[in-house]
Amino acid sequence: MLRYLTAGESHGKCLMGIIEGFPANVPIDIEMVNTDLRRRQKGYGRGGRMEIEKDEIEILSGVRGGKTLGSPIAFRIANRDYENWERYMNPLEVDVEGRKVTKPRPGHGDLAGAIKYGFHDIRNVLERSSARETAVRTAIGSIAKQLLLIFGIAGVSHVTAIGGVSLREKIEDFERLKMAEQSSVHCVDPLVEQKMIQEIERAKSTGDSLGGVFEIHIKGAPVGLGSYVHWDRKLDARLAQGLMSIQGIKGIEVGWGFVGASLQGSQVHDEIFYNANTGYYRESNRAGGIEGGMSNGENIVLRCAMKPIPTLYKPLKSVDIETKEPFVASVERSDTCAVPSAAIVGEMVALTIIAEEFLKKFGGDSLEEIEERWKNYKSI
Ligand SMILES: Cc1cc2nc3c(=O)[nH]c(=O)nc-3n(C[C@H](O)[C@H](O)[C@H](O)COP(=O)(O)O)c2cc1C
Ligand SMILES: C=C(O[C@@H]1CC(C(=O)O)=C[C@@H](OP(=O)(O)O)[C@H]1O)C(=O)O
Repeated sequence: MLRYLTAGESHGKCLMGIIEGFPANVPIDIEMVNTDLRRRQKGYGRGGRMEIEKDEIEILSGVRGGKTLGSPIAFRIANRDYENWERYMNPLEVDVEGRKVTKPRPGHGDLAGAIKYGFHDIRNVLERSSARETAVRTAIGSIAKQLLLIFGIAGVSHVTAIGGVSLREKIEDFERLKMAEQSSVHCVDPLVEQKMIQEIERAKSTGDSLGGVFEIHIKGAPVGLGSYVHWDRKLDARLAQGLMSIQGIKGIEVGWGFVGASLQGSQVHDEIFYNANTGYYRESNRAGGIEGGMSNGENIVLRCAMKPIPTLYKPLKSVDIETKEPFVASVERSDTCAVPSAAIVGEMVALTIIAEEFLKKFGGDSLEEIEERWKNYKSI
């Protein structure tokens, strides 16, 4: 079973990850991981922090000579900003009054987190509730992706809406979706991209923030990842949990999820056909590649809605937790819009879950064992 843990505070020394259950003999390309880390950092609408950080993975265990050993893969990603924060973030001794936060930001975990853990300094909450943690999940997804690519399973993401600007066209073509990589907002259409940039600029100039929508497409997943036999093994449920756990994500849709709800069955379900050479196939993919909690062999299509960033330069009303007096919320340095970055995180989180399910179905101790089981998997 593939599992992982992440650790690290946003302005602490570093972020860390441990992946356990990853098979042996899988070649790992560190440059590919660093490329995915850079993809996550980019995106129009990010704030000053991304100018400081240059995320790179340092593998500490579980990989030897470029191949996995089957032992836990431990790694770290340094926080360059730590040198500016050591005084406030040192694990042993800190300036407790400096950088203290007492005015919770509506929309962030500040108030609920402080009450839950009994903190009088919200910094103790925000350091870990911050989406800085998504750098680790991106690195884990990038390692998982390298296993999946060996079997022809690949993912892509693109942004379909930022604030009120959205891409009207539904794009299924995987190669075309990859064009999003060229865009500063991770959107395939250059005209929509321009409008999205203007929308971000407008929000920024008024001290406001924006959310949006992104899509993830995964091709090459075999029939039968996940299972219908138990609720916590359903692939759509597992993907929804993983994606919903990304900071700021508030809605998940599989295939035509919300659109389908207002249509009739005959307009939604994908008819089944058979070809003697290639087997079963569909002429449509409104199910988004998942039926009955299992992949059905079509592309997996997921859509995520991200709420606007909570930290506002034009802050909302809040209450000081020390004095209980009304105040406006604290202003931390912040992104205006992080939907393009969240799309990369979503892609990586989804690939991690696909890899977990792939290993449940085809897993073995080594790549060779998996290849054997993969080769022997037959359709009825
Ligand atoms: C890549 C990324 C960057 C983010 N950047 C910021 C930010 O700069 N400021 C902020 O207040 N929230 C930011 N967020 C969103 C918050 O982390 C998130 O809204 C918060 O943790 C509350 O969690 P929830 O929205 O899931 O309830 C970011 C989210 C992501 C995925
Ligand atoms: C550090 C990252 O994102 C951060 C996520 C975040 C938040 O509140 O979630 C707040 C900001 O942190 P800071 O106040 O240090 O600028 C973002 O920059 C990152 O994505 O690597």
